[in-house]
Amino acid sequence: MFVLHIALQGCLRATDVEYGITADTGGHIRYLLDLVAASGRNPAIDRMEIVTRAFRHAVYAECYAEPVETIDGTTRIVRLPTASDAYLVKEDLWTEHDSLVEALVAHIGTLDQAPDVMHAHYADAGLIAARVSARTGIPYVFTAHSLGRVKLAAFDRDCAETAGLDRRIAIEEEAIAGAAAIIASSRDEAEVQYADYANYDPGRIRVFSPGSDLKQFANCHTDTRVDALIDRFLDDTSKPVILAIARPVTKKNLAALVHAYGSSPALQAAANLVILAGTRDDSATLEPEIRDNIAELLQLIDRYDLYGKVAYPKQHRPDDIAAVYAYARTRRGIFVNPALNEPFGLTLLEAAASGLPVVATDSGGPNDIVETCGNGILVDPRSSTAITDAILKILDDPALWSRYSAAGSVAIRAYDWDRHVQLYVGLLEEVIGASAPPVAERDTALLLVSDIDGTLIGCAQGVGDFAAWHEAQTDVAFAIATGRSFHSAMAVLGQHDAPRPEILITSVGSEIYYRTVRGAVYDRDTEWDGIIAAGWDREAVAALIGQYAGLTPQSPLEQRRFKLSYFADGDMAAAERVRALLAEHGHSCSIIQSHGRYLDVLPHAASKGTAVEHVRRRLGLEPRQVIVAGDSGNDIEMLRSSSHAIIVANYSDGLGTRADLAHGYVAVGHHARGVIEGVAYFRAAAAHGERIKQAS
Ligand SMILES: O=c1ccn([C@@H]2O[C@H](COP(=O)(O)OP(=O)(O)O[C@H]3O[C@H](CO)[C@@H](O)[C@H](O)[C@H]3O)[C@@H](O)[C@H]2O)c(=O)[nH]1
Ligand SMILES: O=P(O)(O)OC[C@H]1O[C@](O)(CO)[C@@H](O)[C@@H]1O
Repeated sequence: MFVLHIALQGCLRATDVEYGITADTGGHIRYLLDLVAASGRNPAIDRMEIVTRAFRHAVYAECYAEPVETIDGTTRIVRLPTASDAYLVKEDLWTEHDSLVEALVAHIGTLDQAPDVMHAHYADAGLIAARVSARTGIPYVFTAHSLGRVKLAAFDRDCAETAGLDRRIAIEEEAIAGAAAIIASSRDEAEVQYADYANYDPGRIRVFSPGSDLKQFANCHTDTRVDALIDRFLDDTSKPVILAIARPVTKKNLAALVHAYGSSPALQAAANLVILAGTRDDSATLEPEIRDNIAELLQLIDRYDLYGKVAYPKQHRPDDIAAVYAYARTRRGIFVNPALNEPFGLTLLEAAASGLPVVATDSGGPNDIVETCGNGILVDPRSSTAITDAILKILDDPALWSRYSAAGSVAIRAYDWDRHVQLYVGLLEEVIGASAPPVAERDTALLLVSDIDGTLIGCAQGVGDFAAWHEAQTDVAFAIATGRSFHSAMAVLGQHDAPRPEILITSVGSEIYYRTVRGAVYDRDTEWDGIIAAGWDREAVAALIGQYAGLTPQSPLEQRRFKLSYFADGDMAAAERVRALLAEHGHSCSIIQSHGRYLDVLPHAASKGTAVEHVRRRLGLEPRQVIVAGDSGNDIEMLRSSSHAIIVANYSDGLGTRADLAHGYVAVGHHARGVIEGVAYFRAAAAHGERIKQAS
């Protein structure tokens, strides 16, 4: 497979990347070079090009004007000339769109073989890919790395950083609209960061977490030369270290960390502060945003008189970074990322693998990383007190430090480029290849709809049996009906090696997705959206519950367009109370309380059962051709409304003895094995012409 990557901003080269030398030379380059290296290890990808822009600049190296840089036998960087040959900040790249499209179409025309697929990195590359794809027919996938709408929300005011974001958001919309698939780094990105785009379509986004060269960080050692770069600033070099590594741009909010440190005598007594914020030679030649941020850091150090306590080396090489983490770890330090928003956060993976506890912004990807690794504390980046308290909490508690330090090793297993590339190759193959027709166009004998947690999943061996069984069922369409969101469902199915369903009914029946022709992504059932939207006034319902019901909302990830989710904390009267409250104000909603703890409020017409019925009609199936399987409270309504209902042996909430589920088949087998058994039961019953007990 020949993959052509497009990445236009920053100073991109194969080795010795000067991270932070410009505002745009950062994580997307790290990500791309690591992805390309891992792709080269996968036999499915035998050729890669990274297309970028050629430019000349008095201060930056001459290599950025070189038309071709060979990385190895598989991969090369191609720098295309465009209308201007100057270095351009990403905010000005739009001026080159037309010439870039022409240059790329011409370049592809000169190749002995057309790329099979393009992979665009960041907004402008996405737009170029969309336009080149329209001209050449080559499909593309898109990775945003960072989104304009999220940046706009993070600043929440008009300022230099938000100027031009409207244009960027329009560019992103074009990139999103044309992409065969979108690759996101975290669930937060897939479900929260993209959510406000007009072309947002969760089914077209796949979450593949990046890796990092984590082994390098896991085994990191101090280095006397790197130690010296830091030590020369400090009075007491033995103290713990509060470490931050980030491009010196306003969004990274490094000044907030200096403010927190400068205004806390306790922090100053406990630790030194070390800030790596790019490399610079003469500050006067820096880009304005970088120059202003460096100047602000220096002013704050001066204002709080932090001399001897803060180190801010002006130069470092890319391969010094691991030794910097080691410097902090050997002093039982902490890594801090106070960004206003961090779309993902590769530094947090690096810190985790290095054994450094983290204190990180609660906005963006760190949610996923800290939840996965359990290696630190999330804070509101606008709260100096929150930052200070979290750092002191870890510094003052050696047992907590050791627990967080050890937990970071989870990152090495959880964030792995080789595994990423396995999923990535699967996606690209689906994007470029033809595969089975979608379920709607097939001759389907049976639709099997299974709940996930406790039904399909619960026993590893059972899932393995189910996967093998599913493989042989060519006339069975496999669907999921779950309370989880689309991306949460996809993640858990992936983690348990469950087969990928052809249909997903998610968020308790309020969203429906069908796998597409090529199988890479899913199409949302917008007809269903229209049906359940009738009479649903999300804002009004949320306001009423917020004001009168005394319920705590679940995390933003659990809130969907057609689902509001709360904690009911064992308050078994909560559902009735909310129903009465909403009815009093003229809202008729579907209210589902599960495990006593969770309470979901949905449009009146939305539920797992009504969604299954909608899918059945859409596929043109008879009721007898549908089998549903579940285990607990939130499956009751789906099981009740289908005459072919499987209740797995490990059921809860009294499902096996309920009068309204007496028509169901209570399996002897647990979890997925119970599902296989139940399907066999209903098939045998049909073969013998037995009448299935009618659903009540
Ligand atoms: O002075 C510096 C500053 C950064 N780095 C390195 O540069 C990378 C920075 O990556 P990241 O922390 O992810 O931040 P960004 O540069 O902002 O990268 C963007 O792209 C990344 C990849 O998609 C996402 O993880 C980020 O959230 C997104 O903002 C890391 O490897 C750092 O170690 C240095 O080597 N020296
Ligand atoms: O903060 P912003 O404007 O969203 O940009 C994020 C920047 O991060 C990067 O990923 C750094 O490499 C660039 O793509 C981009 O310039």
